[in-house]
Amino acid sequence: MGTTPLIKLVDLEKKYISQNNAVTALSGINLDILKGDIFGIIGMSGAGKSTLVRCINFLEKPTGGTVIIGDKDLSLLNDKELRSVRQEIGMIFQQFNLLMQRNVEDNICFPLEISGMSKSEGRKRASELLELVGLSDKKKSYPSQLSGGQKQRVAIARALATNPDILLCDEATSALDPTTTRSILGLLKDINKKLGITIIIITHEMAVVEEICNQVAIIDKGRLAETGKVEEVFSKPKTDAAKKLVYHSSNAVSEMTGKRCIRIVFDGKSSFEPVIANMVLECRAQVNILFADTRDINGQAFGQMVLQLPEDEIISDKIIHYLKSKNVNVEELVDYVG
Ligand SMILES: Nc1ncnc2c1ncn2[C@@H]1O[C@H](COP(=O)(O)OP(=O)(O)OP(=O)(O)O)[C@@H](O)[C@H]1O
Repeated sequence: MGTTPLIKLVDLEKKYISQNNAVTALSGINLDILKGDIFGIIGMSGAGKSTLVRCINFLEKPTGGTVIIGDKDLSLLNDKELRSVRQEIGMIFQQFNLLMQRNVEDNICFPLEISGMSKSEGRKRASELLELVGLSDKKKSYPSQLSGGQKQRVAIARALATNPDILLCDEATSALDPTTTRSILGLLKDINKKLGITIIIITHEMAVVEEICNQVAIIDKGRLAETGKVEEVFSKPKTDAAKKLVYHSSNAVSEMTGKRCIRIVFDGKSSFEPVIANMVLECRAQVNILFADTRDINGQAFGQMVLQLPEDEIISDKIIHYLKSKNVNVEELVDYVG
């Protein structure tokens, strides 16, 4: 990863103005995306994600601020120059957007034909790309003969055909089942490594961000709520928007009752068992484990656990104090429930 941003969003603002009202879909968005990043942009429905994707490549003109890609300020470019910048940005979508009347090979060749490449060269490039996405045997198939995961692989091959520096993925796995999602995310990771392409993942699912991204930005009601390394946001979410997304991804919420609950997070260097066992002995208190799991974020193992504390405030405080004294990352979930 480099240190100078490849993409810079500067004070980005988008207002939709109609006859009698104005909706501010985005405002004050400042973000630096470095070359080689797999950058997740996450938010709940209506947060402004789709607007943001369209603004990144100026398919939608922002009403304030700008986007800088490399050394180009997109707000200063004419339509022709914008088209050429967009050639450097591949895109994939939730609905794949393949041409149904063309076979796989011709779908991939389509952007190459537009860019003026000869048919034979285009076919050669399509073969290389199909190998990269693991679909060499489907060259002559039509989209209707493919599964969702295979369609998305074709869409990825097509998006990469013109050798873009950036790949924008707009809810690219939202229509896929969990196993297929995982394999597509694996492919994107592979492409990022092999080709050095910077990838932006727009999603409403924290699990997608955890699986593949190194950086994340959380968009809430059109504003940037929080941004940072995925492992930091996962282990210490600061804002309500981040907390909601992180806790939601662990399905813990529905299992909680009205009592005091805490979430504790361990990194790979420590483990739950001795700390919890010693805490029970030391504080002479039982806790209820509502939820526990471990996950791999950027190659580092993280464990998280949601504990329901006893009714007795003094004992609860003692437990929290004990855990903190053992350098465990403890967070109360009081306001979050009900
Ligand atoms: N063309 C438009 N005209 C007016 N308002 C719009 C337009 N497009 C989006 N909005 C509004 O802007 C806000 C952000 O919408 P956007 O579609 O970007 O959110 P989102 O995070 O992508 O949501 P979802 O995940 O549900 O698609 C919403 O309040 C939406 O109603």
